[in-house]
Amino acid sequence: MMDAVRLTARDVGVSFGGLVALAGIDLDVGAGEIVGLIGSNGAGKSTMVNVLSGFQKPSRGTVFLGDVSLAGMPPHRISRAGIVRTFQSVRLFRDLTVAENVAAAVAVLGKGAPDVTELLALMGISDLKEKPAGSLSYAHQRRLAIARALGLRPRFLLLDEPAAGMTPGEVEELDRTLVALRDQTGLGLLLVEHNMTLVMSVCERLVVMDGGRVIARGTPDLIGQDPLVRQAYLGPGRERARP
Ligand SMILES: Nc1ncnc2c1ncn2[C@@H]1O[C@H](COP(=O)(O)OP(=O)(O)OP(=O)(O)O)[C@@H](O)[C@H]1O
Repeated sequence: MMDAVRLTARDVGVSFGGLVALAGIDLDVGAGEIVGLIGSNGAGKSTMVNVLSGFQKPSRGTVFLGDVSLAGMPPHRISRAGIVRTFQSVRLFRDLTVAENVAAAVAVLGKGAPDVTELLALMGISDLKEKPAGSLSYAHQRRLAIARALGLRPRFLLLDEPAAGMTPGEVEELDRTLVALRDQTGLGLLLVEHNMTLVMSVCERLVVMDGGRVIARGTPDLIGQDPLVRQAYLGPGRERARP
């Protein structure tokens, strides 16, 4: 079982020239928790994931793992510390097999690394292990990307739009997989996602961003009823689409 270290961001700000992408964000993810980070295009979600994973240096504020500040740490040190992310665009070795892709990720840790077979089983892609990664369906490639990330034995996994391009059936399967993953490993998940069906069903807590700020926080039920969120993000079209 994992210890109960939290991933915490305090007052994180990022500016690109004159554009304020993040205007002082506080964010918490606990061990074993699934938190959704949602918001309209350009809200700052990916920038926040980039800061949490060390790919973007904040202009102010700090990220902590437990009480250790991650300020100034490069991405590879942050991933060794236990914060691992996936990308919107899937990055795989397309000519290597599924198993080889995961083995390459596992090799980074060496001693104490997780077992490739177990990771494939966890992500439900065991029967694809001999297939070249480039031949997989988009949904399976996304699962493989998560298996690779798990190869680094994260305490916190940041998933940037894992359901993008998936069919409703594939999203439902991903939903079950993510919950099982959390239950079996105790890791904390931060999910950046536009698919509201997945977000509403899998997340225990949501953080809603708009224009580089947090405009709401709470359970999916509360957030779904928040007038500010409906106006800024869910919109009339999406409201109609909600069950
Ligand atoms: N490297 C960069 N240089 C300049 N501006 C950037 C850079 N990265 C992001 N931005 C800008 O920062 C703002 C936040 O972008 P970000 O990608 O974090 O939003 P997002 O919420 O992830 O959007 P999406 O849902 O479309 O992925 C946008 O206005 C974007 O154009």
